[in-house]
Amino acid sequence: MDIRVKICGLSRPEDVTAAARAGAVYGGFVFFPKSPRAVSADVAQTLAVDAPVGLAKVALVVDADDALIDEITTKVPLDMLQLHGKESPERVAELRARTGLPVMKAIGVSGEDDLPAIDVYSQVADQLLIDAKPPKDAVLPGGNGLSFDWRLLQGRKYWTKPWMLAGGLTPENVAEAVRLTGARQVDVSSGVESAPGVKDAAKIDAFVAAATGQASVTG
Ligand SMILES: O=C(O)c1ccccc1NCC(=O)[C@H](O)[C@H](O)COP(=O)(O)O
Repeated sequence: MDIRVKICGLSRPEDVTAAARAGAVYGGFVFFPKSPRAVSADVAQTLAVDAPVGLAKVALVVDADDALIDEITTKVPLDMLQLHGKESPERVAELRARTGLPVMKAIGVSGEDDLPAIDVYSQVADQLLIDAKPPKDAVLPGGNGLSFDWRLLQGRKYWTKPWMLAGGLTPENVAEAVRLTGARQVDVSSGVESAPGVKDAAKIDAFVAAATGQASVTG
């Protein structure tokens, strides 16, 4: 099966190179100041301009106001906007119209009760990111290395919009996560780091190889 991988939280040129070289389809830039992976619009601009052709560039924002959205979309060549806060369906539609970009809405899941939101946001978003719900006291709404019970998604492969599985994925568990959920796209951040915010090229390579079932580019 053709599995598409997103590596989130790229903050250095070597991270972008490692993601593209390993065969990732998407690279994410985090615009959330409290994140160890946060980048400014100026840094993201350089990373995105220099990114290899073929790596789709995704801006991750959390309840961003219009001023931040305008700054990012003016400076950074982007292929998609990822909304990782409490954005309403109306705000998703508004940002889609304002930016002209496809929008992916993150949905936090910890139990059955969280699943109806997937149908709601399917009406307005271009893609969905089904992620682990963060703990109540978490500083970050994502990128916490936590997974949820993947069995919740079993038999639920046919939402009307493309979706990605995220949350606590690693080179060791991603193949099982794909098998259980039927995900065709996966997203990872802390599972391919050697320390918070520091991407590890060997782990990126191992993750993409494990997710796609293809040989690792570094052997
Ligand atoms: O990664 C961050 O620092 C971050 C900060 C604020 C909102 C979302 C964030 N990350 C979201 C992602 O797209 C992650 O890839 C996703 O939550 C999975 O993270 P992980 O469990 O660390 O693989």
